[in-house]
Amino acid sequence: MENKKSCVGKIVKKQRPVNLDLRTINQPISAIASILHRISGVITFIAVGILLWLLGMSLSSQEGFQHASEIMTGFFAKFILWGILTALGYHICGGIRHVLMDFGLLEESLAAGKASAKVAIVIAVILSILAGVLVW
Ligand code: HEM
Repeated sequence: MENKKSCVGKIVKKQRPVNLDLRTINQPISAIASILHRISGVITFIAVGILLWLLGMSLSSQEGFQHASEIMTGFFAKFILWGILTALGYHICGGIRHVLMDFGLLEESLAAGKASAKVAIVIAVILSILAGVLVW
């Protein structure tokens, strides 16, 4: 039976934000930098397996090296490698930003957080372009 005396649920519902659709909320640059750091960390984690598999194949024998070289000539493989390097580049930029903040070397303000997020993203884009030049 419903407890008619309790109005807790109704009050909480009224106070809650109406829109929780992440696609329509305008995210600040620091939030974008943060989620990109997590995504790039996960991609880098998966990449360790792919790169170790490729390294293992290339070191197994002369034929293995030839096979690994052939795999890396394909557009899809190059695209994956470029993606891995881009993710790693961003993760390192974002990681250095985090370390600087943790050591108190960056000012603890909203403006500094936004500015450092922008700098990390711009450097990562430059590194991504350089990675593309390296891969192709
Ligand atoms: C094989 C290499 C690496 C892998 C697989 C990796 C993966 C990850 C993952 C999955 C996270 C968790 C992200 C989250 O939960 O939001 C993380 C966090 C972090 N990574 Fe990496 N990472 C690697 C290399 C690096 C490097 C080279 C740096 C330094 C420049 C770095 C700095 C950080 C920092 C500072 C955090 C914590 C960020 C926070 O406090 O939110 N990582 N990493």
